[in-house]
Amino acid sequence: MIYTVTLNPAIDKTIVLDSLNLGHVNRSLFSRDDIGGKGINVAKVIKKLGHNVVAMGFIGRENSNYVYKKLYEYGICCDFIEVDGETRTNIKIVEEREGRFTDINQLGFETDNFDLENLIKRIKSRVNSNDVVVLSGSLPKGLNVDTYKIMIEKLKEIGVKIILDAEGEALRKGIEAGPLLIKPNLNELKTIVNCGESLEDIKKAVSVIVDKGITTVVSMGEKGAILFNKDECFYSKPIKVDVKSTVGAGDSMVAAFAIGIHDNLPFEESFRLSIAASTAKVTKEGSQAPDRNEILKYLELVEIQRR
Ligand SMILES: Nc1ncnc2c1ncn2[C@@H]1O[C@H](COP(=O)(O)OP(=O)(O)O)[C@@H](O)[C@H]1O
Ligand SMILES: O=P(O)(O)OC[C@H]1O[C@](O)(COP(=O)(O)O)[C@@H](O)[C@@H]1O
Repeated sequence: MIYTVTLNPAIDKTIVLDSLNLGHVNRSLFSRDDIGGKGINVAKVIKKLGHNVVAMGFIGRENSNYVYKKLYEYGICCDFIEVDGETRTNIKIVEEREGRFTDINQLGFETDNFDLENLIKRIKSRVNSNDVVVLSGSLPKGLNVDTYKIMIEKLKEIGVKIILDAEGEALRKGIEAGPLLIKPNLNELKTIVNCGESLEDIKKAVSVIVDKGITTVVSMGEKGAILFNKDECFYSKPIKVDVKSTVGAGDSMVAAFAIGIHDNLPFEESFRLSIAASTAKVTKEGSQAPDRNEILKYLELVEIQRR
C-alpha cells in the first residue's frame, strides 16, 4: 500500500485573471476550488493511475466535511486526525496574458507534538515493510523543523520506504534521517544547498545527498527534471504543452515515484512516468489531477537522456 501524509493540507483557490494589477481592484475571469496540499495531490494522481492509496495527516475540524467530500469524489481512502481550526485556503493566481503563475500559501491551522505523536502511532499501526510512505509539504504552526526527521526515524524502524518532499530546514533535517527519495524543485533545493542552475552545478550540489544513498530528483519547471542516484543520472527535457496551471506538477512526479518504488520499477521507468504525469498535470486547470489516459498519452513522448 502507498500512504501519503499531509501535515498541512489546503483548499487551492485558483483565480484566473487577464493580468494582475497590484494596488487596484481586479476582476477574475474564472475561478475554481480544488482539494490540495502536497500529499493529497500525490494521492489524487496515484488513485487516477489505478493504485490504492490511503491519505493521512491532519485536517482542520471546522471545514473537514468539505475536505472529506472532495476526497470522496476522487475515491481516495482517508484516515486523517482532525485538529482545531480550518484547513487553509491557498490562493493560486493565473495571469493569462503573461502566462504567469503566482501562489499565496497560507500558514494554516496550529497543531502540536501531542497530535504528531498520535499521527505517528496511527501511521505505525497501519504500515508494514512493503509499504511506501510519502511525507510532503510545509509544516503547520506548532511543529518543530525536525518533525520529518522524527517521523522518518520512527517509520524506518518498520522498514517502510519513505519519500520526502519538503523545503528549508524541514527538508535538511529530514535528509539526516535518510529517506529513500527526495524531490525538490530548484528553488526548494536552493533552500538547503548553494547551487547554480546548470546540470553540472546541480550535480555537484546534490552529491552530498546522493552519497548518503538518497535518490534525488530535481524538477526545474519548464526546464525539465533530473534524477541522481549513486549509479545513475537521467535528464528529461520538458514536453511542450499548453500550460493551464503548474500547481501540483511536482506532486504528480512524486506520485509516479511512489508507484515505481512500490512496484519495484527501475528508476528510469519511474522517472519517465513522473515526467508524463507532471506534463499531463500542467495541462489541467487548478490543482485537479490528470486522468490515467492523459498521463499515458504523454508517456510515449518523454525523452530520457542518460547523463
Ligand atoms: N511550463 C511547463 N511546461 C512543461 N512541463 C512543465 C512545466 N512546468 C512544469 N512542468 C513539468 O512538471 C515538472 C515539475 O514542475 P516544477 O515546477 O519543477 O515542480 P513543483 O510543482 O514542485 O514546483 C517539471 O519537471 C516538468 O516535467
Ligand atoms: O505545503 P506548502 O509547501 O505550503 O504547499 C502547498 C501547496 O502545494 C501544492 O500541493 C502544490 O505543490 P506543487 O506545485 O509543488 O506540486 C498545492 O496544492 C498547495 O496549495
